Amino acid sequence: MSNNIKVVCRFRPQNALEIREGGQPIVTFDDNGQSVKVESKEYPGSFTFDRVFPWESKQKDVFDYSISTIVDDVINGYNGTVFAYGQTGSGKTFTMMGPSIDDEDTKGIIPRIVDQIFASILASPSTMEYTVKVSYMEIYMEKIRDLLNPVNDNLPIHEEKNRGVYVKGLFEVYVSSISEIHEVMRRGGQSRMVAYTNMNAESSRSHSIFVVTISQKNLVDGSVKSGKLYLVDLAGSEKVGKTGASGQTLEEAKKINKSLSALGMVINSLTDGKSTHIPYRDSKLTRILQESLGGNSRTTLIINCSPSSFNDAETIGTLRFGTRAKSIKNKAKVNQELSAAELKQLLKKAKTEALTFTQYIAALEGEVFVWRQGGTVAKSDWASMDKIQAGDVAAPLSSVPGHMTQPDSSRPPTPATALDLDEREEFLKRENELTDQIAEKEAELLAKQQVLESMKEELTFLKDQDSSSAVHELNELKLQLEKVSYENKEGAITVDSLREANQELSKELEELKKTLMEMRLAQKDSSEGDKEKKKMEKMAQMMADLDPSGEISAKEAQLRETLFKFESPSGLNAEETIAIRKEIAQSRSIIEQHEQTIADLNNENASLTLKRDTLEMRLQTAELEYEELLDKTIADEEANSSIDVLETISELRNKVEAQYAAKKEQAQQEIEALKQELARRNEDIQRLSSNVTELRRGNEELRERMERQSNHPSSGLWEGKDLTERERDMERIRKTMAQQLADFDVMKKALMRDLQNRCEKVVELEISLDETREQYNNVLRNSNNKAQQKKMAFLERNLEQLTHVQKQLVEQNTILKKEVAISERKLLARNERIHSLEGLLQGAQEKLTTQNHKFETQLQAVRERLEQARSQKSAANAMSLNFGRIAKPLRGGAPGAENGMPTEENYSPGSPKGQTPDRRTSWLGWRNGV
Ligand SMILES: Nc1ncnc2c1ncn2[C@@H]1O[C@H](COP(=O)(O)OP(=O)(O)OP(=O)(O)O)[C@@H](O)[C@H]1O
Repeated sequence: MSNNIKVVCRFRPQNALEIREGGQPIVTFDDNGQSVKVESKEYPGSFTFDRVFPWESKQKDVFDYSISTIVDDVINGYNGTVFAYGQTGSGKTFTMMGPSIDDEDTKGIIPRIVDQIFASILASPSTMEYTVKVSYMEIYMEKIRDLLNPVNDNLPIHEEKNRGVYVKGLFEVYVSSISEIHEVMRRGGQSRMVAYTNMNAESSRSHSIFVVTISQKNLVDGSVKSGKLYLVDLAGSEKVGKTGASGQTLEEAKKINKSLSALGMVINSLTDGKSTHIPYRDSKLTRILQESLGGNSRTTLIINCSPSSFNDAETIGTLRFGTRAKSIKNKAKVNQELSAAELKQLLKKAKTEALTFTQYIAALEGEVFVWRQGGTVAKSDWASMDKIQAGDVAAPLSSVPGHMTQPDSSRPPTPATALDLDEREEFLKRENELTDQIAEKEAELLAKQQVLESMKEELTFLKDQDSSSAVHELNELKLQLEKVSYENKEGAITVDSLREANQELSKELEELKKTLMEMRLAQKDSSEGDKEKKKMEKMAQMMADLDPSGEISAKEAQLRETLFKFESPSGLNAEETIAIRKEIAQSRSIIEQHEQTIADLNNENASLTLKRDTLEMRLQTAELEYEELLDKTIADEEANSSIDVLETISELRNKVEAQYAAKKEQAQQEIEALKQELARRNEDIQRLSSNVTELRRGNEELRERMERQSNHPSSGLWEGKDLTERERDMERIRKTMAQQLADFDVMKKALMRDLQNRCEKVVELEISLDETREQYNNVLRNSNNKAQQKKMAFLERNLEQLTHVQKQLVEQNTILKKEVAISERKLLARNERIHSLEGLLQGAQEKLTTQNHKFETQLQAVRERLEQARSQKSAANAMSLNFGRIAKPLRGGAPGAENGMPTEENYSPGSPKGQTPDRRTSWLGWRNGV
């Protein structure tokens, strides 16, 4: 039984954009609830649908009128489709899903359908067993993406005789409650592709299809029915320009519009009354909705419109689309598998029919035979189906003479129209199936060819690139090598010129040395006099330092005076003489002390002399070293090239400077030590002087006493002695004292000499140091001779530049060598890659050939089978085997495991694999599995 598609129209209120843009509502509704008038200047018109819902309509109203009957149909084994069409933002998603699937007032059609399905299942008798499974997909950019398993984003469409059109590999989830189905909807909704356009910030650029399959089994008679419900939310139908889409969104829009225009074409072909071909295959959308449009489905189309003048063109377009779709006729039938009893019944009926037909044929043949023989048959005896059905069978043919049992070709046609239709349908389906397979194979082949092409291209490119880049690289390397060798030559020339300059420089240095030597000699001579003068001055200075107040000299004079006085004695008494003796003894002890001090001083002097000797030796060694170093420098200067000369000179300078500094420091330290020593000596001498002062005072007193005694000659030292004896004693004392003084004098002189010597040495040392300094400065001055300096600087610069250039060249050489090695390695690697690619290509070609071969064989087999079927059909026609055939209904349920049959993932642990789960299974198991 055919039925038209139900088309309902729903308007939404004006949205903020439309109001902002100054849009006005331009639609008015008829009271009958079926018509709408659009009062647009450009697009005026009235449209009538099964129902028109103004913007204030409730979700429940839309559902109750348009959808609830479809749910009953699906539960009764029909296929059903509800799809929403309209421009972006017109309210398609609002209508299908609603703003919230849990809100009683605002939830859309799909949640209400779910509610009703479960309510109906619960209300049905307990002898009925149901399974509900859902799948959710979207078509985006002409690719089918599984919203419940989004990794599958390009699923193929298949068609099988027993299953009809289906998406291969689409995940199907068994659900047993409303909450489970809601969970699936939420998950799928999250995966939906949403892209921004300025029409609607959350505009969906894809077509979404939610599929609910309900299978039911009558546990009493074993009959099975299944219904499939497609709930489709189409992408916006507006023109690309209006959405402001560009770039990738433009591509999207084109593909989305391709699907929608294919939908329009399908609707046109179905409704124009003359098209023989319906272009379902032009898009994925129309292919999936093949059964919904002009096929086995109860279909409702909801067209969603804006009431605003801002969108009048789109609204008119939508309304026209709805009007066209209204006249599509579907042939919905129950998808049922008959039980054994029902099948037996049908068989029995078919057999009876077959018998009736056989009898009718026989009757007709008998009649024809009579007519052919020229006889006549009374009208009342003419064969008719009614008579045969009534059991009033005409005379058997055997009673007719000359009866031929073979059917005559001229007999009237048998009523085989119904069977032909069935067969046609079957063959069409088979053809579709095969076409699908061919398309799939072709797609595979195309993909492989593309891979092959790309590999070939890559290979060619790599070959070209390799060869061209290798040649290029080699050329570059050659150029660089040439450049390097040229630069090397240049460098060699420069080095030669540098060597020449160096030789010149060496000569000049030689001359300079000579001049230096001469200057030194001259300086030595001229400085001899100065030196003596300096020496004397220094000596004087040092002596002045040693006896700053001239005290020692004064003391000496006094002592001498006393001695003189002592040497010419007057008459002394015995006491005085004893006292004098005592004094003399004291003086002796003092002199002994002084002697000791002098001995100490001598010791110190000896150690100082030792030190001085060491110092002198070191000075000599340093001088020798300096000489050697100078000789060596000269020799090196002569021997070495310019680079070495400069380096050696600078090194030499550094060395000489360092040595000079070290020597100077050492000498200064020693001078310092000597000065300290001298200071100590000074202290000692002062101590000595004070002793001498005391001695003088003692002598003074002694003299006074002696003077007193000379006034009183009876008393004194010489009392009781004769004059000769006294004189002898005096003489002895005088001699002893004179001797002591002479000793002291000698000692003092020796000490002074020693000191003088030391001072001289120190002075010499200082002078030698000054000389060394001067010599060094001379060397420096000479080497810093202006012209020389200039030349040296120039040469140094040259040398520096050359060294730099040489360094660069060496570096470049190294880099080039490295690059050459890398290039070689790259070349080798590329060659290997080319070889492997060639191998791969060959492998791929071989595989492709094998696959092509296989495919050809399969195609051949299919063709043969088709041919066989056709020939069987024609044979059957020829043999006029007119037995009744039963058209097999499409089974909605029990798909293969790979097509959504329960798998380990979508089964609960208790449910055996391969069996249909009961109502309590699956979503939780699937959820856990996923
Ligand atoms: N009948 C209605 N009553 C109130 N608001 C509505 C109605 N229809 C749609 N809307 C509001 O209009 C806006 C756009 O609606 P919706 O998203 O359903 O449009 P759409 O046609 O699905 O757009 P798209 O093609 O981009 O998916 C939403 O904010 C929605 O709430």
